[in-house]
Amino acid sequence: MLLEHQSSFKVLCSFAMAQNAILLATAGVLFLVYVAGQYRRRSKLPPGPPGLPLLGNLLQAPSSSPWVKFQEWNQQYGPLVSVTFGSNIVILVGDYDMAKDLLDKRSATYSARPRMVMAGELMCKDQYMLLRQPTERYLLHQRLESPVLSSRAAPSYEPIQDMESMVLVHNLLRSNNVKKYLEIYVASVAYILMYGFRIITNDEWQMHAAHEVLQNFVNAAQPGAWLVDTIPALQYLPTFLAPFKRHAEAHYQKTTDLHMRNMKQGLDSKSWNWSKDFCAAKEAATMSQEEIAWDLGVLQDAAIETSDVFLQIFMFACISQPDFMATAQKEIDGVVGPDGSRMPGFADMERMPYISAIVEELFRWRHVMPGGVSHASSKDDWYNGYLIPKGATVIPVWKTMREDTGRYENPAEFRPERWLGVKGQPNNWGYGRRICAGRHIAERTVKIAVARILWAFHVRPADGKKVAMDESLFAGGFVSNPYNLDVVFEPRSDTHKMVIEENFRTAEKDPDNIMAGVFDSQNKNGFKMRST
Ligand code: HEM
Repeated sequence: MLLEHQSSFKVLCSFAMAQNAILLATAGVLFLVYVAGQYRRRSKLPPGPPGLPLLGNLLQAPSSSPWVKFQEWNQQYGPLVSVTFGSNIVILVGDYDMAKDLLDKRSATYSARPRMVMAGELMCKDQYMLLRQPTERYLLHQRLESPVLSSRAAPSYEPIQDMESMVLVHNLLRSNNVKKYLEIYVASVAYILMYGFRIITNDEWQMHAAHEVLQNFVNAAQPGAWLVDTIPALQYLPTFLAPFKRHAEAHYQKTTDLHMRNMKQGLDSKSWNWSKDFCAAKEAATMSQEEIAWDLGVLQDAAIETSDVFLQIFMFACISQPDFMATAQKEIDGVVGPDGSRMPGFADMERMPYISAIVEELFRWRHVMPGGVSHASSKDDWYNGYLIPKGATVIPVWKTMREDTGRYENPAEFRPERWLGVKGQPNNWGYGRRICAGRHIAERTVKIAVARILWAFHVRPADGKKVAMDESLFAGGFVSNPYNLDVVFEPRSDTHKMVIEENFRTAEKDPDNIMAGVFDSQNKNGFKMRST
């Protein structure tokens, strides 16, 4: 009996073992098929540097100024390069036409953004427009924002940029603290539009709070800053095991508080502004107040940081390769008169092609985001025989494109003449459905400031020595500004000085009155606003 049991037990065991062996063998075969499949897919990717197992090229790309390495890879492997960072496949596009083919012409495939679990999903609860995935909700927010950002609306805001750029040159007459006054300039334009009030000292509580939350956000967005970006499932741990969730929540609350208080001030102000317009829009009907406030707050971030850095780069060009300034001043004097008795304004812009060429060359010489802005593919795609897999991050490497010696003679030289009578670059503002929503406004903000600074001053390096362009002088983050700007502003004549003082004294600086004028001009031009 015992023997009988033992033998049937043995049969059962050997049956179970055989079953396990079959299961194991099947799993092994499936794994091999998977690995082979992955290998075959990988072999169809664009070329790129060899990497380590599992880590890929992670250890080869620095998190600071990664565009330097990206450019090296483009130069070594060609305009289309693939690298892997952990499990993430990244395609580096270093050619204008290829970037246009993919990100503009196939925009439907490349409008997604790479996932940012900590910065985008947890800290901003998916409300950061730049990071939103292209869902119906994203399109609704785009429809909410686009009327006030459109090419039709942008000219109506010129009185704000006119007043604030005049205040900027007045400030620079008194102080060489150019970083402070550029920030005040661009911030004030944005705050008037969105909330109806000015930024005057940079010591306003809103500016302090905005700096704090932006810094926190930027830190979190650094690759590798938080483990949850590599292992998204960690977000489902209870908070006591995942303290990063507390940090994320605190950021969200602080940012929401700032945006809500700003929006309230906008709603309470006398004249029309974007807070009022957004809240009255039909698109806002299904949105919470917080959601609308976040849209405004993100627009304000997007507007200030970028335009500020753009103008800082302009200042850097002035002290690095100053020869262009004389040509610009000759053009300006030819339009407004050589005696300095009139400041250039928006009405003069069409007759100042060299000023436009300076703006274009700034975008080429040193883009605000030299490493480009990442898109992501939402399905497998084929381009020039290469596979760009679903979920890959696609980065237009602007540094590579803009320093292409096949296209630009001496790309290191700041030479606005390149753009006289020539069509500008195709992608200063990004691509396809994700193109910069504020470009019509931003272009005016930077152009009038460039024209007026050059009309008003000889801009010189403080120690009299030209500063050579060098990567180490620029910040290595997403938006890359020069660290130091030791600049001296020397008025071009006593008349220039007097005109700046006089314009400052007599200018209308009350934001309510200026916005009432904006409202009237929009009405006159048949532009339908959504609130009064
Ligand atoms: C010189 C100043 C500026 C520069 C260089 C700039 C550049 C850019 C770039 C390169 C992008 C990404 C495009 C892409 O992903 O392909 C972008 C996105 C964006 N910009 Fe700007 N920008 C500037 C000013 C502004 C201003 C003034 C506003 C608003 C008033 C604004 C609002 C936005 C928004 C909302 C997005 C996100 C679009 C989306 O993902 O759907 N920007 N900008």
